[in-house]
Amino acid sequence: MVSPQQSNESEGVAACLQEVTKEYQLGKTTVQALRGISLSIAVGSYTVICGPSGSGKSTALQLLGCLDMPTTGRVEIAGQDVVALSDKARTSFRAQHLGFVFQNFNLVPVLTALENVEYPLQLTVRDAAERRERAQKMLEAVGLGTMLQRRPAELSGGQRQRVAVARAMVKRPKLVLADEPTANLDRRTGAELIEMMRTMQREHQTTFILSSHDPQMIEGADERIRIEDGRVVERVQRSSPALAMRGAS
Ligand SMILES: Nc1ncnc2c1ncn2[C@@H]1O[C@H](COP(=O)(O)OP(=O)(O)OP(=O)(O)O)[C@@H](O)[C@H]1O
Repeated sequence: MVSPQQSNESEGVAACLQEVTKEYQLGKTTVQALRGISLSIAVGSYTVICGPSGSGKSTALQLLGCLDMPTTGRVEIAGQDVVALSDKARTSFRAQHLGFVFQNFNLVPVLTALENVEYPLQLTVRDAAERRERAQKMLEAVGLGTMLQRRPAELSGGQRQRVAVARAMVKRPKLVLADEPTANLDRRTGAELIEMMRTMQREHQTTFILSSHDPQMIEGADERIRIEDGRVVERVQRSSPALAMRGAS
C-alpha cells in the first residue's frame, strides 16, 4: 500500500494540479480539455469546481481522483505525486484514500444499501463484523438507519445519493470527489443532500471537491474555482470574497 508523503499535505494542501494539460484523441482530432491548469485545494475544505458545459470540470475531477492521468503536468494528492506511481500502486492509493460520488449514483443494483456501503471496505478491512458495523454507522449518519436492507431500486434518488455519500465516506478517505452530485435531484432534495455532505465534511474533517452547475452548491462552498475552456478563470474564497482572482492561471 502507498502511504502519502508528508510534503504538501503537511502544509495544508490536500490536492494540487501543477501546469496540467489533458488532451483527448478523437480520431484525427485532438481535444484540449485542460490547457495548463494550476490549482491547490486546502485540507478539510469544501471546494466546488464550476463552469460551462465542456469547460473541463469532469476532466479536472478525474485527474484529482486518480481516475485518469494528465497529458503533461503534475498531480499531487495528499502529498503523493500520483503520476509517478505504477498502475497497481495508483489503484491501491485510490482505494485507500479517495471516495467518489457520481451524478448517476453508481450503486450496485443487486446489493442492499448496507452491502453497497460495506463493499469498498473489502479491500482495506479484513474483519467482516467491523465492515458491517462501520457501514451501518455511516448509513445511520446519513439518515438511512431504517433502510439498511433496501436495494437501490427501492430508494428515492435523494436516498440513493445518500447511500453513495455513505459509501464514499465509509473508508474515512482523505478526499471525497463528487461529480455533479445534485444533477439528478430536485431542488429541495439537492439542498438536503448538500447540507448533509457539509455536515459530514465538517464532522469528519474530510476534504470535499465537487463539480457542479448547481447555484445552491456553488454558493455554499468554502472556495469556488471557475473553469472556462480548460483554464482557471476565477477563484473565490468564501471567507474573503474580495479574493476573486480573474485569470488565475
Ligand atoms: N473521453 C473523451 N474523449 C474525447 N473528448 C473528451 C472526452 N472527455 C471529455 N472530452 C472533451 O473534453 C472537454 C472537457 O470535457 P469535460 O467532460 O471535462 O467538461 P465538463 O465541464 O465536465 O462538461 P459538463 O458540464 O457538460 O459535464 C469537452 O470538449 C469534451 O467534449
